[in-house]
Amino acid sequence: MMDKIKVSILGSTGVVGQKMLRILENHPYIDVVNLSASRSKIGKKYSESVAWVEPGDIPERFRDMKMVSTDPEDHKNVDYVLSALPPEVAEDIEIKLIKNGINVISNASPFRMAENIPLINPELNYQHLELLEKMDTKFVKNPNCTSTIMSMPMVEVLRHDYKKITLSTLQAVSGAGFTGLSYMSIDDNIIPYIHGEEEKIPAEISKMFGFVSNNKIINRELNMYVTSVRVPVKVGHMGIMNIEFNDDIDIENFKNSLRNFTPLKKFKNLYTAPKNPVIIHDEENRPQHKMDLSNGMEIHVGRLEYKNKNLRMVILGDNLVRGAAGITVLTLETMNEMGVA
Ligand SMILES: N[C@@H](CC=O)C(=O)O
Repeated sequence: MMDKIKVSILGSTGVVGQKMLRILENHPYIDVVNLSASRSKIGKKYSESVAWVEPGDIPERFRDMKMVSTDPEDHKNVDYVLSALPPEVAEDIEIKLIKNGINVISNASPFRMAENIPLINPELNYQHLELLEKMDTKFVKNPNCTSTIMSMPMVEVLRHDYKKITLSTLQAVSGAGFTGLSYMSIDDNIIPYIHGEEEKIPAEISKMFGFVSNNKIINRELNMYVTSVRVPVKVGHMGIMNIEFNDDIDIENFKNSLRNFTPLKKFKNLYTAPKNPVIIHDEENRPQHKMDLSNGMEIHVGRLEYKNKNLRMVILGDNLVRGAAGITVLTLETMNEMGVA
């Protein structure tokens, strides 16, 4: 039996932190040994520190765990820190951990675009994890939730010669975090702007589809334009993507390639990897939040329509699971399988 990978969860009381605990509750080889959040919670039991919003009860084994600080001394006993910290505090805390030799996989935005730090959506670019072989202390980033979800079907788009990609995203309230948006501002309303999102999405996707050269990632140039709005659903980011191709494509081949896209199949112990990361729907009323988010790691794609070298598709994914907590865990599992953890 292999030794378990010991982890700390930073930001464990937020929506993403709670989701990580749900995913790791019965994980066969990742063991959560420390929980931390803001200073005011140090020494308290987890159950007294959290405003629990995740469906179901707080997992029994975490209820009485005593909260620790984010300081490196409190994380010397783990193999990895998984960070679900808010961006305002993540930068300083994560750098301090790295400087003290503590490996970090982080969901927070600072350093996502650094050329020597892998930005991983495992099915798309697990190969970038080779950069870790040269790092004494490992530092890995997850993309923003929307970049993670929308990039998945782009794997097939980018195999063709295209002129322009236009994406409109309809993003759930949970993407703004537990205290991000008041009920009064989003109830019966759509907010036509999400700060920073429209720049982040194409930039991060261009990094994910980049290549490694001389220990850094060279981004792939993209001609992509994004509009992002906040809509009143709790979970699930939807995107409407239009692609103008230079040459004709075969739409049935396009769909089949996505259906058969299973690049992680060769790794046997990926507990959180879905069998098929992209699910293609032919029904005109799919994908839908109410029908398609039960396995949070899959990306659902429907309404594919191809005419005159133009393709339209509607994309849906769970922003908290695939977009944040689940991708962090899948990245660690993949690193472990590749022998770079
Ligand atoms: N920036 C996203 C959250 C995902 O990382 C959002 O605001 O929905």
